[in-house]
Amino acid sequence: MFLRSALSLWPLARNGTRSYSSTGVTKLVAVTVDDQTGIATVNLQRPPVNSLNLELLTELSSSLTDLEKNKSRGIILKSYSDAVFSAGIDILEMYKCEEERVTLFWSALQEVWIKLYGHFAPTVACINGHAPAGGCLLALSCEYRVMVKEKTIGLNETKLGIVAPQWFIASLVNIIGQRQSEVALTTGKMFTTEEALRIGLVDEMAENTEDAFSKSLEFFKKFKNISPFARAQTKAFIRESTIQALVKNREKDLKMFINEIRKENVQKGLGQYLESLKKRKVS
Ligand SMILES: CCCC/C=C/CC(=O)SCCNC(=O)CCNC(=O)[C@H](O)C(C)(C)COP(=O)(O)OP(=O)(O)OC[C@H]1O[C@@H](n2cnc3c(N)ncnc32)[C@H](O)[C@@H]1OP(=O)(O)O
Repeated sequence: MFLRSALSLWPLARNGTRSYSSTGVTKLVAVTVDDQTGIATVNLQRPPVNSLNLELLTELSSSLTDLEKNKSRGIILKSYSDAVFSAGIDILEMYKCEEERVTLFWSALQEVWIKLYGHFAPTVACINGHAPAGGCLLALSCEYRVMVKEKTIGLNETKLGIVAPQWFIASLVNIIGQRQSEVALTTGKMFTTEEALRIGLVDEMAENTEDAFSKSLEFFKKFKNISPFARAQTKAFIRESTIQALVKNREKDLKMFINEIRKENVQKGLGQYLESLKKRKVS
């Protein structure tokens, strides 16, 4: 009953689902909530590659707040595109950037991670495309990962000459362990879906987006006979120390990020990386 009345706050979209956008207009993040199950699909839709800029992160952050307020039964995070889940941070947010903007940008990324990593309801990343760096971070923040075959995922920061922050690292270590993380991070390894499945970086492999989505839905059935409160509180206890490590150090983390990206060699590297992306194509 409570869920029904909470969900009645969502504007009706089409039969059985409710659509929501924080601004009233569907933009970079589209949320639909299934009326029967209460499960929300959060679709990232910033063409061409869902790179994470300030605007996308701000929308995602406010969508997560709304889902928390509306007591969603669960979240499936996916991409509008079958090619790329998210290309990670938009390099243009780090390359030749203004201090004011970069401060807002990094704070928004911190906020999204804190909200998604700590979301009370079950969360699934339906990884229906490549997920490098910040894209991988979003997937790592969820509780369960279903990934379409023949895609790639990983924290490749060292390949760009940058150092992944502690909370990126902790998100990976908590899933694949210290040894595997050290090797992956120091080499900037991008795993194929098959490799990621083998080391537990993803939980299931899917044939295509539709298959990944239906496997994502299956995950929620695991909690059919579990008290939502007991589930949520257990998740909070398990994740608390990882979240608090950032919450208590947000300012310091922001300063470290700004110092890191301002370095001359980092700016040069980012410029070259942008150029190389323009020349290269991955299918
Ligand atoms: C203390 C510092 C910590 C900072 C932490 C940083 C974490 C990060 O997230 S850094 C970003 C790392 N991201 C990457 O390395 C991914 C780079 N992109 C790719 O590998 C590929 O684009 C892809 C595999 C995701 C998709 O390949 P596909 O062939 O489908 O598309 P492309 O032709 O490569 O790209 C289309 C278009 O988009 C531009 N682009 C791609 N990624 C980014 C990006 N991260 N930021 C900005 N722009 C990006 C690419 O240049 C193409 O642009 P044009 O169409 O203009 O050529």
